[in-house]
Amino acid sequence: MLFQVQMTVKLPPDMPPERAAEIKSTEKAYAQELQRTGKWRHLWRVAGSYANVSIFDVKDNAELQEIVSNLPLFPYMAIHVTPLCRHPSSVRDDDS
Ligand SMILES: O=C(O)CC1=CCC(=O)O1
Repeated sequence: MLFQVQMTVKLPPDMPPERAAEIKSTEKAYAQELQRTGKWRHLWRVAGSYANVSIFDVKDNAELQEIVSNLPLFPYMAIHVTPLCRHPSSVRDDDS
């Protein structure tokens, strides 16, 4: 199942910079590992904001929930999930 997920990051202003750097580094490793497995298909920065738009390819809602809730930045993000399905006019073979 494909999902578009928009994540908007809002770190507390009083978070020590070293702690913020540590969380971001752990987040990066986790996100890159999931991209290598193919579960996190796309990761795009939303220009002009501390937010991303991502495409996940997972088994079901429960798997998406597990992945997203384990993101190190999860406590500091507003997350919006949109379920996707194949468009009948798409010419791509990998849109299912
Ligand atoms: O910077 C972000 O948009 C939050 C994030 C998600 C995966 C990652 O590496 O950073």
